[in-house]
This record gives sequence, structure tokens and C-alpha cells, in this order.
Amino acid sequence: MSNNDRVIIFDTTLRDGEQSPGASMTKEEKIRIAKALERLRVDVIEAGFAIASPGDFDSVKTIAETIKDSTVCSLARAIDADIERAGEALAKANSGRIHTFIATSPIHMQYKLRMQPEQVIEQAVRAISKARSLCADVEFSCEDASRSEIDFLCRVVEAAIDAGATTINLPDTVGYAIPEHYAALVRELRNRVPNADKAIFSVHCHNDLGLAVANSLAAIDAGARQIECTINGLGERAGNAALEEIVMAIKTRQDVLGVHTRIDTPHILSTSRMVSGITGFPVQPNKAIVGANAFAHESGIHQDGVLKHRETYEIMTAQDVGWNTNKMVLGKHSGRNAFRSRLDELGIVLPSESDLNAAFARFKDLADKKHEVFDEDIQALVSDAISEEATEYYKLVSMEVASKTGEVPVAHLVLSIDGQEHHVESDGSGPVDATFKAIESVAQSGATLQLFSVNAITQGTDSQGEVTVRLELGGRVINGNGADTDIVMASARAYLNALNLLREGQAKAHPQAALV
Ligand SMILES: CC(C)(COP(=O)(O)OP(=O)(O)OC[C@H]1O[C@@H](n2cnc3c(N)ncnc32)[C@H](O)[C@@H]1OP(=O)(O)O)[C@@H](O)C(=O)NCCC(=O)NCCS
Ligand SMILES: CC(C)[C@@](O)(CC(=O)O)C(=O)O
Repeated sequence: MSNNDRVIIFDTTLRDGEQSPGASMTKEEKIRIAKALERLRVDVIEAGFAIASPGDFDSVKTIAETIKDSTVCSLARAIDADIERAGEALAKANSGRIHTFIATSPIHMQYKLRMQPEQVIEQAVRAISKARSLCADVEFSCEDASRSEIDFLCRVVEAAIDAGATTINLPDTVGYAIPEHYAALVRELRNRVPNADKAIFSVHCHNDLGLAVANSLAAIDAGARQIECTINGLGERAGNAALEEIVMAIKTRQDVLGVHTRIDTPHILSTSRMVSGITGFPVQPNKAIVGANAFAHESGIHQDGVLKHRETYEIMTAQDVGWNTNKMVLGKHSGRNAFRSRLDELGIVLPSESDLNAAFARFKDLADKKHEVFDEDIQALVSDAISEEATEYYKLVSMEVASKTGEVPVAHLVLSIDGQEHHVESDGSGPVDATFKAIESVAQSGATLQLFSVNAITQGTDSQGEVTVRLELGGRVINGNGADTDIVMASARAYLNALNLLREGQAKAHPQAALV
């Protein structure tokens, strides 16, 4: 691929990203992020706005002295003092860039700068010359380019390149652009400005209409070869174009975009997490590339497709952006194939297809009650299914337990014992105690309860509770287990499981006695 096909990735997480209200970072945090960006192989790191404060100056200076593999850049208004401060901060950079800017739209020139267009051109030229006297690499931005008049923009850009700007940035400062129009603007400038070939054209898009990435990609087609973006799309107001989305769109759709970057994509996720952790801005689960669900499949039809041939539902690999693997989330939309594949991964072998079907039915019941079924849930559910399958003498048909402040809890249970239904009830010191007493009122096992333990198997109040009941009878000790989203129900299952196991053991030891 020729150099002409290479898109320069200019990251401004530390400058525009920090302009997100609430996202200010300390110097140490900025250095950590700068190192992560260098590892990601970002071409240019905009480290800050040196004149903004002594702290910002210090951050830019330290980053300039630390980073070796990326160009380090400081922003500066088109004012001598800003440019000198930027030059000072970048003095020791391996590769430094001064980025100066001035607004070129009628609304900004008239109301904000209170300057005539001719004065703006003059000031831009003076600033660029000054910057060039301090640094060979100078970027100039026509702030609010997308709302600027094209003829004026052409004059500013031509003068800026003549004055020595090596990169010309046409920002969509207020996120107003629409892809086709924005691409036309970039194309027209490159066609009309006589010295356009002496500079690299860049875009810097804001996300006010959710179009920052789309506008940036459209500009590539029009010849832009630098994209300014931020990790997680951080930035002023609705943010900037997200680096991870730009980079992965370029990589994934190389067939139509025909360009490439030098980003080492497997570092994307860790960088995203670092920025999110430092700024305290969480990444939404459905965020492209770096959201928790970006490579997760929950629906049975998709899971089945991915298991048979990953590309049926994935256009990138999870590993290519730093995830360990894609994720099959087992939930109520999942199917038998995904369930079977998870059992395989967990090393669970069910004796027959009918065992699998029974476990799958229990899984669907659980998934109706719970958002996500975790591995631990499945282990509990399967062992419960197997032990129930093995010993069906005592079975829970239904139950109802009443607990009320100031009143004694009462449990009503319908049990199936050797195929016959029994209605039992008891009170107790708590709902579990009442349940066990109700069971014993008919089972009369004579066993003593040695241990009762409840574990929330997974996080969250919608998780399954796993109950272990240890019973002792005539010197034999057995553990019964039960799992359910309702812990009293799980307790009943565990108790009945223990009784079944006790009975099974007795049947083996004394075949006659067990029939009584
Ligand atoms: C840069 C900064 C130190 C200037 O502070 P200040 O001198 O108190 O000035 P204000 O921020 O109140 O106002 C901005 C001034 O810069 C002028 N200005 C804005 N953009 C300019 C530009 N590109 N070139 C020259 N002057 C510019 C404004 O017209 C205004 O001038 P005025 O004071 O004569 O009206 C301060 O705004 C800051 O810390 N900014 C950092 C973050 C930031 O603004 N980022 C936006 C990136 S565009
Ligand atoms: C410096 C420039 C690229 C800017 O970030 C300036 C600004 O923050 O307004 C933009 O979005 O236009």
C-alpha cells in the first residue's frame, strides 16, 4: 500500500476529550494515557493546551519528554503568547507539533472574535509563521469550517499553506455536518486551493448529531488523510469521533475505503478501559467495539450461527480489539446448541439426549426468572437435574410460605412421594424451618440436620441461591443440594434431595427396609 493510502490517527483525548465537562485529569493520569496511546501506535497525541494553565503546560511538557514513538502536539490560539507557550512545552519532544487555529465562519468571526475576515487571514498567517519559527510541524485549523463560506475558506487555506502549515484541519466544530456535504467541502478545497498538495488535509468531527464517525469516514473518500478522534468518543459536548470506531471501520471495510492506519488494534480495549476508569465516564454496554456487548450473542439463532461459522454474525474478531474471546450469553433467547456447547466447555457430560433436554428445560425456566444465566448457575442446575433424575422418591410439586412481621411463618407444601401427592404444612421459627418441618411431618426420616448453607451463586439479587442441606442418619452423612432463584424453594429442593440420597443409600444397604 502506498503512503497515500495511510490515514494519520490524531488522538485528542487529552485535549478535546478533557473538555468533556467532568473529565479533567491529573498530570499523572495524562501521562498514563499518553503511554497507552503510544503503545496503541497513535501517530499524533494532542497532549493539551499549553497556555490554558500551568498544570496543562506541565502535562504537555512531561508528555513531550516521555513519548518517543508518537508526535506530541499542543493547541494554541492564533496568538503569539499561546504559540510561544506551546513551543516551550514541546521543546524537548522527539517529534513535536504546534496546532494553531482561528475561526473562519461568519458567526464566529462576527460575534466571538469580533474581527473582519481580512484580519482573520492576517492573524492566521502571522500565527503560522510564528509557529514555524519554533517547530517544523505546524497544523492549522479553520475552526467552524463546516459553517464557513467556501470561497473564504479557500483563501484562508491557501494562505495558511503558503505560511508554512503542513496539516490543514477542517473541523466540524459544532457537529453540524452531514456526510455527503462534508465530503464535498473537503473535496472542493483540495480541488480549488492551488497549493493543496503541499499539506495533509485533516478532519475533526463532533458528535452533536451522532454523525462524527460517519462524517470522518466520508472525508476519507474526499482525500482527508488525518482524522482527529478520541478514545470512547470523549470530547466537548456530545464528544468527538471515537478512535476505536474510526480505526475498526477503516480496517474492516478496507475493501471500500481503501486506506489503512498503523494502529495496533489489540490494545484498543485496554486503552478504552483506562480512559473510562480515569475519567469516570462509563462505556455503555452497546457501544461499538469496546462496549461489554460488542461481541456478545444472546439469541439462539445467532449463537447457533456463530458456533457453526463465526462470520455469520461477526464482522471483526473480538481478539483483534483486545477482548479474550467473543461471548455467548446464555439467557432466555438462547437455544439448545449454545447450551450444549457451554456444557462441553464446562466439562459437563450428560448421560443422554433426554438428560440434556431435561436440563435445557430447567435452564429455560431459570432464564425466564433471571437476566443472564452464568456458568455457576448451569453447574448448579445440571447437578440438581442429575440428582433429581437419580432419585425421584420425594419430589416438590408446589409450595407456599407465608412470612409476616410479628407472626409465625407457615409453610404449605405439596409433595409427591413415590408418585402420590401429599399436602403438608407446618409453622417454624423461620420460613426455611417451617418448610423442613412440613416435609418431615410426612417423611419422618428421623435424620438430624447438621448443616444448612445458602450461597448466592452469582452477583445480583436476581441470582440463583444454592442451598446445601447436610443430614445424618444412623452414622451416615449426606449432602443434598438445591438451586433456585427463590432461596426457600432452593432449601426445600435441597432437603428433598438429601432425603432421596439417604433413602437411596438405605435401599442399597437394606433392600427390604427401603420399601417400607
Ligand atoms: C485559552 C484561555 C487560557 C484564554 O483565557 P482568557 O484569556 O481568559 O480568555 P477567554 O477564554 O475568556 O476568552 C477567549 C478569548 O480568546 C479569543 N479567541 C478565541 N479563539 C481565538 C483564536 N483561535 N485565536 C485568537 N483569539 C481567540 C476570544 O475572542 C476571546 O478574546 P477576548 O478576550 O478579546 O474577547 C482559556 O479560555 C482556557 O484555558 N481555555 C482552554 C480550553 C479551551 O478553551 N478549549 C477550547 C479549544 S478551542
Ligand atoms: C481546535 C479545533 C479543532 C477545535 O477543537 C476547537 C474547539 O474546541 O472549538 C474544534 O473543534 O474546532
